[in-house]
Amino acid sequence: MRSGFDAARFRTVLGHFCTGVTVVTSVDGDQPVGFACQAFAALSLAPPLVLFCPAKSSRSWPVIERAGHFCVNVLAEGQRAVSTVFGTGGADKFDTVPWTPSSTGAPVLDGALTWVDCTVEAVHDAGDHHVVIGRVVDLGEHRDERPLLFYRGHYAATDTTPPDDRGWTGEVLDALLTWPRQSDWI
Ligand SMILES: Cc1cc2nc3c(=O)[nH]c(=O)nc-3n(C[C@H](O)[C@H](O)[C@H](O)COP(=O)(O)OP(=O)(O)OC[C@H]3O[C@@H](n4cnc5c(N)ncnc54)[C@H](O)[C@@H]3O)c2cc1C
Ligand SMILES: NC(=O)c1ccc[n+]([C@@H]2O[C@H](COP(=O)([O-])OP(=O)(O)OC[C@H]3O[C@@H](n4cnc5c(N)ncnc54)[C@H](O)[C@@H]3O)[C@@H](O)[C@H]2O)c1
Repeated sequence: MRSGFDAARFRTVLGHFCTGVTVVTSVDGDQPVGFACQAFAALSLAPPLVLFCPAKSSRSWPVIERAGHFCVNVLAEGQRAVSTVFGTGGADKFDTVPWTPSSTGAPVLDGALTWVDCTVEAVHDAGDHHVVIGRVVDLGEHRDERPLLFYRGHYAATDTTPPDDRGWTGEVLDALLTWPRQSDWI
């Protein structure tokens, strides 16, 4: 069936789904690779699985596939420049940000909010992307900072208004954001 919309409309509509931004990294010998990736999600708790979707044009992906492992770096609000560099074809990405190796050897970027270290569990074909399932083998500590967000093709910030100044809508929002609690029965 032919679709009644073009790529621009697809991007406009899907751009309304606000996400965080990650940089998925790996290493092949001495050569680190990585790319900015919004298509990332938690998938399963038992066993612990995540997924990310690299475009088939990605030059990092074949390296990650060969290495068989990767690290998902969750970017902090102050890391727009990191996202831009890792989201740009041909950039000298690792010249701009210090990193240390994870337990699998994949780069953990300085300043990341947290990170998820994985082995490649499965790869599925999906249009002009792959869906890559990762088995989580190690998890980073987390920093008490705000996340970098991507919304309608631009970087966005979370609300910086202190909870006390938000009135009843703030209270309702806080209740929703802290639900469920351990005492909830679901
Ligand atoms: C916020 C954000 C979210 C994103 N989310 C995703 C996502 O979920 N999935 C995804 O696949 N991508 C995503 N991207 C895009 C992705 O980060 C970029 O395409 C990135 O450059 C891919 O890196 P790479 O290392 O895989 O490939 P690169 O080596 O950066 O190559 C990417 C493309 O550029 C071309 N290229 C490389 N070097 C040159 C050169 N010197 N001259 C000309 N062309 C060159 C390559 O042939 C290839 O087509 C996102 C980007 C941003 C900013
Ligand atoms: N999943 C992806 O591959 C993906 C996601 C976001 C951005 N990007 C790329 O990063 C660059 C910067 O993006 P922008 O500022 O122009 O934002 P944009 O306006 O192109 O992105 C808006 C939304 O469209 C979707 N999208 C964009 N490109 C896509 C792709 N190739 N495959 C699947 N979904 C896609 C995403 O949901 C994104 O949030 C562009 O080259 C874009 O293609 C790729």
